[in-house]
Amino acid sequence: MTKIKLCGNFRVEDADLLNKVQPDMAGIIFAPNHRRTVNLTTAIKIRERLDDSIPLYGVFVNQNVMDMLTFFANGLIQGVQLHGDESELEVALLRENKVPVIQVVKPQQALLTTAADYLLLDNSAGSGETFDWRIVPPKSLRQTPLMLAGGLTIDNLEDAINQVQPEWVDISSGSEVAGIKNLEKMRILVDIAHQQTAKS
Ligand SMILES: O=C(O)c1ccccc1N[C@@H]1O[C@H](COP(=O)(O)O)[C@@H](O)[C@H]1O
Repeated sequence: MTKIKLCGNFRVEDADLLNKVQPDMAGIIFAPNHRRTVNLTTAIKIRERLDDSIPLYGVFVNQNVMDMLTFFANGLIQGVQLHGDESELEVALLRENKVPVIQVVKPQQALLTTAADYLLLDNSAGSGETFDWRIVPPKSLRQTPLMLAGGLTIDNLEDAINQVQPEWVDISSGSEVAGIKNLEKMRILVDIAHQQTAKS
């Protein structure tokens, strides 16, 4: 089984869809000026409506670590995704405060030494673009659990899992139709990930 994070939830009712399909993690975008950016009020409502069993991660791009710590301490988020050029110092500060961290790196950097809990490989930020999965180093060399992101869809997810053998996949655009979360696609994505044991 490969674990799955469904990201870019920006409507309060997206929490209802997530509860129906039960991904292993959900994400909301706190980075400003993106199509899926949520304000604090919406974020609170999504967390309130989301099943307690589904951890909600906040996606940040070069933002204030103190805000992340406050959101975490208040139970609004259960972890952070650092999607910019955040330093290892910031990762260490978050980890010292027990905040689970997903650090986003370029696809070639899957072997980076980090204090983060997960390394997420992505070439863009929620744009639905894939990259050449052949450049990802083999699982046997990797030390940190890997999350694969970038343009994953119901049509390529199985291939991606077999080729890259990630512990997790993370999907935003591929779970939408016309920019809105789609229950059917979300269900298929979760089913594919959970049925898929990467062939080694
Ligand atoms: O989804 C966004 O709008 C977003 C904005 C800013 C930073 C990251 C964002 N999303 C992350 O991008 C990847 C890939 O998404 P996609 O499936 O290709 O659309 C994923 O990690 C999202 O969490």
